[in-house]
Amino acid sequence: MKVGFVGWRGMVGSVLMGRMLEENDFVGISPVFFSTSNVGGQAPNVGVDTPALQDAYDLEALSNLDAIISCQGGSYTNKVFADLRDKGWDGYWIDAASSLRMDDDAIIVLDPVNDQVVKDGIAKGVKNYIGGNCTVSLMLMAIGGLFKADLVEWVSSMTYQAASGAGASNMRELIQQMGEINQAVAVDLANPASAILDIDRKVADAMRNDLSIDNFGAPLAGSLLPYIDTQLENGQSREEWKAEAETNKILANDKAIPIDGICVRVGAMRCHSQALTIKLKKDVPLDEIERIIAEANDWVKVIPNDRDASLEELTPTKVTGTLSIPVGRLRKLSMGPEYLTAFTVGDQLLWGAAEPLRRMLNILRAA
Ligand SMILES: NC(=O)C1=CN([C@@H]2O[C@H](COP(=O)(O)OP(=O)(O)OC[C@H]3O[C@@H](n4cnc5c(N)ncnc54)[C@H](OP(=O)(O)O)[C@@H]3O)[C@@H](O)[C@H]2O)C=CC1
Ligand SMILES: N[C@@H](CC(=O)OP(=O)(O)O)C(=O)O
Repeated sequence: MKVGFVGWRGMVGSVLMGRMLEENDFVGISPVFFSTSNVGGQAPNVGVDTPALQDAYDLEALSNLDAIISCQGGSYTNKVFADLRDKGWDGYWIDAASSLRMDDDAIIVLDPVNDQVVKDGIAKGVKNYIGGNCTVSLMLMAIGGLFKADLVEWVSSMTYQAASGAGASNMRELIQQMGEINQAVAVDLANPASAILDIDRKVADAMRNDLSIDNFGAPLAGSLLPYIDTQLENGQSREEWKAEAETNKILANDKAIPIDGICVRVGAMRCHSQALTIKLKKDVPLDEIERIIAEANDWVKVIPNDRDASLEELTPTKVTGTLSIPVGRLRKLSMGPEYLTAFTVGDQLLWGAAEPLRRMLNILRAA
C-alpha cells in the first residue's frame, strides 16, 4: 500500500509519526512524505526507504497513492481534496481536519466506538475517513458504553480544554504567560514577609496589561477563556455545536441524542477534561453503570469516586502523553436517580487527533 503523509511534522502529525513508529506501522507500507514548504528535502527516518519530500500541492504525485493521511489542517484539505477527486483519484483520504467531517460521503472515525459504522462504510465503498473533534472523541471513548447500551437520553458536557487544541504556538504562549506572571512578582515571592494581597494585585495587573496574547487574544494563564472556536447565530460556539452533530454522526443514530454545553479553554497543556451531566433513559444502579463504562473499550478506566483516587488518577497531569481515558466522579445527582454525573480526562493529541487516524489506516490495510 502506497501511503502519502501530509502534515507529518506539525503537532498532530508528529504525534501520529511517534505512535506509528511505536506500533511498527511503517512496516509493510510504502510511505511517501509531502511538504508545503520544503519540497525535495529529506523525508523523516521511519525505518523504511522513502523518497525525498514531495510537493503537497502536486496532484499528480498525490494521485499515485492508495491512501493519503493529512494532518495539515483544513485550508490544505479545502485546497486540494476536491481537485484530487475531480481528477478521478479513488484512494482513501484520512484527515484530522474538520472540513469534510459532516459530508455525506465521509465517515467520522473512532473505531473503538464505531467500528461497525467504519466496516460498513468500507464495504459500501466510502473513501473518506475523517478524525472527529477532540472533545467529542474523548467523550465517546469515556462513556461510549452508555450510548452503546442505549441508556442515554441527553448529555450536557462542560469542557476544560487544553492549549494544544488551539495549536503549537498557543501552547508556547501559555507557558510564556506563566513565566511573565512569575516574573512580575519574583522578588516578592522570594521574600516570605511580602504581603499576599500585594502579590495578588501585581499578578492581576500583569495579567490585565503585560501578558503575551498574540495567539489567544486574551490572558489564559491564571484565568480561563469561556469561548472556543467561532460564534454561531444560535448562541453556541462552533466547538459546542460539534458535540451533538459529530456524536450522532459517529454513532450513526437515526434519532439524534441532544448533547450540549459550554466549552472553555483552561491552562492545561494537551489534555481536555469534561464534566458530564447525563440523563439516563432509566434508573440503572451505579455499579452496573461502572461496569458498562469500563467494559466498553481497552483504554477507558473507571476511577473510584473518592478524593484520593480522583486527585491521583483524574487529572491532565496524570493522563498527558498516554492513551488512558479515566472516568471518575461517577455518582447520581440530587435531581433524581436517572441523573448521572461524571468527569473524564483525555490526551487531545492522541485519542483526540492522531490515534483514530493511525488505527483507520490499519483497518484499511487489514480489509
Ligand atoms: N491541534 C489539535 O489539537 C487538533 C488539530 N486537528 C487538525 O489538525 C490540523 C493540524 O494541526 P497542528 O498539528 O496543530 O498544526 P501545526 O501548525 O503544528 O502543523 C501544520 C503544518 O504547519 C507547517 N509548519 C510550519 N512551521 C512549522 C514548524 N515550526 N513546526 C512544525 N510544522 C510547521 C507544517 O507543514 P509543512 O511541513 O508542509 O511546512 C505542518 O505540517 C489542524 O489544522 C486541525 O485541522 C485536529 C484535531 C486536534
Ligand atoms: N477545536 C479544538 C481543536 C480542534 O482542532 O478541533 P477540530 O478538529 O474540531 O477543528 C480545540 O480547540 O480544542
